[in-house]
Amino acid sequence: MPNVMNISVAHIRRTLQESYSAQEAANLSRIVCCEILGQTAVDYYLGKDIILSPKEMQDLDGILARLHNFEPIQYIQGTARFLERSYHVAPGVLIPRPETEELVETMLKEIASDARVLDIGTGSGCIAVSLSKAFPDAKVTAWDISDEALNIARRNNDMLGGNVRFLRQNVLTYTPGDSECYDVIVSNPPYVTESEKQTMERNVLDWEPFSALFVPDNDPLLFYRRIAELGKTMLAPGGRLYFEINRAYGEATATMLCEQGYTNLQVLKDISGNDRIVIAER
Ligand SMILES: C[S@@+](CC[C@H](N)C(=O)[O-])C[C@H]1O[C@@H](n2cnc3c(N)ncnc32)[C@H](O)[C@@H]1O
Repeated sequence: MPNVMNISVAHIRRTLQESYSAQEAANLSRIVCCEILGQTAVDYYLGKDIILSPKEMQDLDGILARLHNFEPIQYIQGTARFLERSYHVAPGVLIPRPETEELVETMLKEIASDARVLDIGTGSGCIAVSLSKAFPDAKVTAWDISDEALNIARRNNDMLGGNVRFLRQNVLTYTPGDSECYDVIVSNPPYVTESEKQTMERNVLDWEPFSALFVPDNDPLLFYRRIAELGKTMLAPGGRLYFEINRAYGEATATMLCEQGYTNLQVLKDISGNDRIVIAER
């Protein structure tokens, strides 16, 4: 074979260790070798060399340069896994997180299969599409303020065969119509406070959309309060709110919802033991 080059797994891992911890470099090199370059898992763990054409070598250099620039691997691959499905992602949209999978798993156990559901701040569409796929009789509507996110969410819905209606809406300024009624409103809105920026990794801060992440320090419950207000007219009696929250604000979110007249409050912890999900009934 003319002009082929041998590249070792150890070389890729060593290169990545210039920018990442040993553990992160190992994870990333496995993804690069197995998922991008097509090496089998057995060959990867045996440390076998990968044979690349000059073009493939050039592509690999490009990928490693992007990783050194802390671009998330999901943006490089163009996909992220969420509850066993692959979603298209790009820098205009938040990469779905495992905590959000826990939120959807909770909902899958609790909501009626023909529920009218509104997902506020749908991003990649991961929550809305998962619910629509699990419950074909549900009527799922999803809002986002970002056209870029909505385009990606629509593409995911089409690609995965969901049946979600997507609308561009700003939840902070939205005025509900008389006939609008949902059984469930779910939201994973922006909830990271500005002061938490200092604790965040570069792959999030430099790459993921600020409008998907941050709320002002002086109003961390901004989105939850607004959605709760809307819920008082848009939720059917007995209808439920499902929120993913900043772990620091479980009690504050529950108190705010109580003050707004919601009942049966639950604050659930995620797999790491942090307050992460709040559920309330109208
Ligand atoms: C934390 S992301 C969640 C994305 C997705 N639901 C998920 O769980 O991966 C928050 C989303 O809310 C959207 N958003 C921000 N401000 C909004 C607003 N005022 N009205 C509607 N959506 C908004 C962002 O564009 C972003 O897609």
